[in-house]
Amino acid sequence: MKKKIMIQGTGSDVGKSVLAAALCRILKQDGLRVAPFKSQNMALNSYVTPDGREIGRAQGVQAEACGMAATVDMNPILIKPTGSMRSQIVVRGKPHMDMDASSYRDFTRKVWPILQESYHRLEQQADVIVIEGAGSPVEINLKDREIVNMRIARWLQSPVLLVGDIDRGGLFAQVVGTLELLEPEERDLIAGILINKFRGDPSLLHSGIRWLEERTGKPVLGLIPFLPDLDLEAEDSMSLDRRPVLKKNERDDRIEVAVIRHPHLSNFTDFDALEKEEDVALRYVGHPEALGSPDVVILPGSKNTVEDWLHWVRMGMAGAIQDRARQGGHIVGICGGYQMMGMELKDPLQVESRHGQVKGMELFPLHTTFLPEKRTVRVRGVLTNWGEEVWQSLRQEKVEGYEIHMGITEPISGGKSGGPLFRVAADGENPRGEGWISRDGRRWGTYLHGVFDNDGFRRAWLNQLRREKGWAPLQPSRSHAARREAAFDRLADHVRRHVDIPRLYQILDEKTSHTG
Ligand SMILES: NC(=O)CC[C@H](N)C(=O)O
Repeated sequence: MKKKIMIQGTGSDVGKSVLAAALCRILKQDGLRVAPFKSQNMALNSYVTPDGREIGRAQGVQAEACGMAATVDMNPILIKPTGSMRSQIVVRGKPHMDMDASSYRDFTRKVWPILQESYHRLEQQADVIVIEGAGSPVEINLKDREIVNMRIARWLQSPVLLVGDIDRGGLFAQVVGTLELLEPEERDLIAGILINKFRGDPSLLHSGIRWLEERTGKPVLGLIPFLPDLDLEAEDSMSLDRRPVLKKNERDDRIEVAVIRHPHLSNFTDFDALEKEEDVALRYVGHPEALGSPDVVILPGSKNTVEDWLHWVRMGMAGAIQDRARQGGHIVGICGGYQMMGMELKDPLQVESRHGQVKGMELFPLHTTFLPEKRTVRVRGVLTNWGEEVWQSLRQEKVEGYEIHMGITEPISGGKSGGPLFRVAADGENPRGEGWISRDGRRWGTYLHGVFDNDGFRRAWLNQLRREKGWAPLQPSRSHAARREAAFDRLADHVRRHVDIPRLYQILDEKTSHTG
């Protein structure tokens, strides 16, 4: 058996994914081949692997930390909540079926061999596997059907690091309570405790740490200070709430961007690169009163386009955005948001919602039909001739992105005003028109997630907005990819400074030799 270490938490959002990414990068820096694994992820932020499979965003990011191409084995089961207690279950990167929570219980029995197979395949490619758990391992009511925490640790006899979040308070109770509720064999697998997101003076915590070690018999292997401004996406939308609203060193010439916060918002990581630009002031907006008069309104992706759109119609947000469009504001739609911008949303088979047909925002002469087949693919492309005509200064810009959707968007026959924005293709496909752009270039939409991660495209588009406002263009900032690499290294340095890494290596060695 290969070496492995598992990270479990006392609850959600204690920092498991980020710490797993940190360990991935540390082990890679030390010359090991590392791979991440999380048997089951529940998230609406997903990632498309180079071979066109959908996995949780966090494992995609961890694979990057490992310097490895992401594969579906890193996260074989992905649960995407679609609303009203139902979820789309993605198995090995493709949608398997929609399910409610009670049928999922039986399903977990069936998928166990799939998880095992994926893990074994990963082992062939790596020296160490960094495994992540989910939520808390002691949700007593769910324990008999869980397949992501102690069930995995027991199967692999993997050492586990238990992470607690001291920032929200109650750390001692979280850790002691979690250990208390574990079965003795499970407790034996806990090799140490990590205290995460610490913001205070460490000297004040010494007595607490000693107490915790005595009380639990487990070593505290790290007290990790809160790391501000980490340029890496966390896993779930909970962390959107904690985003800092203002940037340091604010400039006056900033383009105001409002991202509409759909109830089923998916892939909000699409806007990270944009948010980091020094001339962008980006905020997430959940109420029409908070919309204001931004330069750009972005409608992001949604797991449930129709329900989210109807929500905005009811709330008055749809009208507020249409007003912005009439006043000449820029309106941009990504994936589900792009679908909303068309004339109609049709769901004859009720793939996403109970509504057969709904009117859209009517900004584009397009209609979208939701079909059972999901497209998950990475594509590359350029602007169409029409796109270049509208956006002359973006000529020759190349774009790359990934598509994750069930909907198919087509022009309405006889419709005019605007035309396809990009010509894209996946490997081995013929290029096709994709997305839409209006004649004045102020309204555009695309299926491409990650479109703003394209450094040249992002800067050229922003510069065009700057020109409109009479501001001088800016030079491209550091590339998104370089920024991410630097962020992984910064994270790894931080964790090395505050976690007993030599002890961690001992744990990896001991536990491996014991279990053979
Ligand atoms: N990623 C998305 O925004 C998906 C949009 C829509 N729910 C679809 O599947 O077509």
